[in-house]
Amino acid sequence: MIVGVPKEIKNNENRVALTPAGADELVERGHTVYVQTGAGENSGFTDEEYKEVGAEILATAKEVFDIAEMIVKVKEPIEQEYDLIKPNQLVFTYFHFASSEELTHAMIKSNAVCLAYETVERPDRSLPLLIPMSEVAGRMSVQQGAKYLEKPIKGRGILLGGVPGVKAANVLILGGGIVGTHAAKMAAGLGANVTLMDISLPRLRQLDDIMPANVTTVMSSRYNIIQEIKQSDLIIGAVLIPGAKAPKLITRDMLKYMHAGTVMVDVAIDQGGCFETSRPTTHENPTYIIDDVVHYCVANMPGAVPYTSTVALTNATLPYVIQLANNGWRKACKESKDLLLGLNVVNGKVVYKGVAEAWNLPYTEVSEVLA
Ligand SMILES: NC(=O)C1=CN([C@@H]2O[C@H](COP(=O)(O)OP(=O)(O)OC[C@H]3O[C@@H](n4cnc5c(N)ncnc54)[C@H](O)[C@@H]3O)[C@@H](O)[C@H]2O)C=CC1
Ligand SMILES: CC(=O)C(=O)O
Ligand SMILES: [Mg+2]
Repeated sequence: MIVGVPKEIKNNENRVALTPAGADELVERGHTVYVQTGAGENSGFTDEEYKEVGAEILATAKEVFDIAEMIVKVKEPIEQEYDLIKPNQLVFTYFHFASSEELTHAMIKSNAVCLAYETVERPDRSLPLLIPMSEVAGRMSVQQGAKYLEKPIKGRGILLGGVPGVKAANVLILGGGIVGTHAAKMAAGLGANVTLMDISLPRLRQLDDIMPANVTTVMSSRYNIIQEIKQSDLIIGAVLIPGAKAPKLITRDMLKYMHAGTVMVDVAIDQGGCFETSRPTTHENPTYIIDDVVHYCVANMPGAVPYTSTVALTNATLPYVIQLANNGWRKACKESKDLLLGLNVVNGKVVYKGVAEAWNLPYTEVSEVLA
């Protein structure tokens, strides 16, 4: 198969979808790999390194999209890329359709095959292509939160761990999945008082077992959230209903309960955000303030630490990229239930229920497009 890797163009998106090691694995199996010049540069990979393993370098994104049967990307296509995508082309990347009606319609119109990293799912219901980036974003959310709590950038002016004789900060984490677990470990390690909320009691039991003593687990409910936010310094939004819009757990009217300078990091922003007042921001301009509460809502947090994120992401995606390249998407999806669940929009049809529901669009059973 002809595989194309364009350079990412989202704001401060420094990751690349395939490393030279990944290109090597594909070439070794007889596939042709085209990489846009400079695509790996910000992750530390030169054009020369791709060439050494037999990949070919192309000058522009258009050339890559024109020639490739499968495009492997990191972030969802953005407007300049919509028209580059061809009918029947397989596009394997994060899409997060439930957070963008415009993207959903653009991909329906493209007639391409959109296989979304974030909904590829293992039989145990884990999300293998989201996990590595959730690990990164979870850890980063505490770093970012700590930074924006500083007074000169409008935070409360509190150190997460306090110092001897002074209380540590209170950190509230909504959602005890991958992002939430990694955020809790980091915040606890810095010495903060951490409250971790989830709606799953089995999950809370498990977390209670593995977390250090300065992490308390609490059932997530509107009432409990209101009690907590009155004393929170940093709030991290980390909930997920796979493929669907995130539930709004903190509404606009709840901001009045918070201290001025509280920081809210909405990691779930890529699924629309779990705070009513969240709107996507960029690494260039990551925060804004509403009612004295600092909001950080960057939708591609891992893009800022590409040396870690590119390798973590491609470790997880490569086995699936190989299956798709070896077998084509239809056969690969028939043989792998994991990949089948990644199909979101195929040849103009929405085949993922959460996406159809998010935008009130007709839903087509995925079996219909596999035939
Ligand atoms: N902004 C960014 O750069 C990035 C964003 N993400 C996003 O972070 C979000 C979380 O991802 P993961 O941790 O991997 O998901 P996960 O599926 O591992 O965890 C989500 C957790 O939320 C819980 N939950 C659902 N509804 C809840 C509620 N009402 N209250 C409390 N908990 C609730 C679930 O029980 C589950 O434990 C996703 O939207 C993901 O796309 C992930 C990586 C990067
Ligand atoms: C998960 C995601 O949206 C990201 O890594 O950018
Ligand atoms: Mg207030």
